[in-house]
Amino acid sequence: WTAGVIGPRRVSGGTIANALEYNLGGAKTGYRRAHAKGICFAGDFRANGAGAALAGASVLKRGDTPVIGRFSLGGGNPLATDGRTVFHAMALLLRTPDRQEWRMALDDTPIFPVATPEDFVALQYASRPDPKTGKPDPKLMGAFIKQHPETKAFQDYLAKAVLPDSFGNAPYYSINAFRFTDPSGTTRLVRWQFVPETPLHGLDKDTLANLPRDYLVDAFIARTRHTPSRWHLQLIVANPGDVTDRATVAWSGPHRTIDAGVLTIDRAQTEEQGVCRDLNFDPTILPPGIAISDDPLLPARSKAYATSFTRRAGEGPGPSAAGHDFARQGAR
Ligand code: HEM
Repeated sequence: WTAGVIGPRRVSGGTIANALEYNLGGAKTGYRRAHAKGICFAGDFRANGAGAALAGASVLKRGDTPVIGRFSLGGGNPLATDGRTVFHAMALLLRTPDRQEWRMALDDTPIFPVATPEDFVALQYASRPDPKTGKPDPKLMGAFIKQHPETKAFQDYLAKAVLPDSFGNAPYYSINAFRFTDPSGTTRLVRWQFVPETPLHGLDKDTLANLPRDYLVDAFIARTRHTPSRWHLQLIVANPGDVTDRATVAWSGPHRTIDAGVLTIDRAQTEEQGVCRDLNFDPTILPPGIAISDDPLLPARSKAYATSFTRRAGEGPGPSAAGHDFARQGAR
C-alpha cells in the first residue's frame, strides 16, 4: 500500500516530499510541504555565556545575536485553521558576525510520532484523510498503530496535552538530540527547549470551535506591536542510559539543565512582508561545537527540507498563507 516507494536502504527527500503531497491529496504548489502556514518574525538572542560550558559555538558566548524566524502550524495546508492544528512550531536562524550559523526547526511537543524516516513515510500513507469523512482509513491507520506503539503513545500524549492559545506562550523543543562538544573536547548529547516567560495558557474545546481561521497569527502580530515575547533557551544534557537516537522517547527525571540565555521576539510580519518565507530552516546547519546525533530523523529532515524548498522555490511562492482572504483571492 505504499506503492513501492519505500526503498530498501535510504529514504530520499523526494520520497518524503511525495508522501507528504499524497497525504495532502496533492501538492499545494508554492508552499512548504509541511508547516505550510506561517508568519515571519525577528528579534535577538542574548546569551549569558553559561551554554559555552557545553559547546564552543560563538552564539553561546555572552553577547547578542540577531535572530530571524518563522512561526508555523504543522501540516501542509496553507489554509489550516489555527487553533485546531496539532503542532505549533518555531524556526530560527541565528548568525554571528564570524559567520557561524545555527538553524533550527522546533515543535511545541517534546516527542515526535515516529522514530525513523521509513515510518514517517508510512505514516503519511496510512493517515491520508478520506475526502468524504476527513478521517484516515481506520483499517490502514489501525494496522500502522498496531505495529507502532510509539505512535499510539504520542497520540495518547497529544490527547492530554494543552493546546497553547498563543505562539508567544508555547514551549518549543528540539525533540531530536544533538552532539555538543565543549572547548576541552568533551562530547555530550543534548536536547534543548525554549521555555516561554509568559505562562502557558491553553485553549478549551468550546473556544476552539469558535475561533477565526487566522486567530493565532493575527493575535501574535497584534501582541508584538506592544509586547515583545521572551523565551529561555534551556540546554538539557542526556543522562547515561537516555535514548538519544529515537525522537519518540522522552527523557524523564532530573537532568543537568543550563539556561543559556533569552530569545526576544519583537517584530512579526506576514510572509510577504518578512524575510522567512524563502529560507530553509534545515536543522542540520549547525555552528562549530554542535553536530547531529545518530538520530536517523536528522539527515532525513535535511533531505526533505531541501526537496521541499527546491519544489516550492521552482513553483514560485503562493500568496502568504496567513492574513489573506483566499476565498476572494483564489488560493492555488
Ligand atoms: C523525518 C522527520 C521529519 C520530516 C520528514 C519533516 C519534514 C518537513 C518538511 C518537508 C518541511 C518543509 C521544509 C521547507 O519547505 O522549508 C518541514 C518543516 C518544518 N519541520 Fe519538519 N519534518 C520532520 C521532523 C520534524 C521534527 C522532529 C520537528 C521538530 C523538532 C520538525 C519541525 C519542523 C518545523 C518547525 C518546520 C517549519 C520550518 C519553517 O518554518 O520553515 N520537523 N518539515
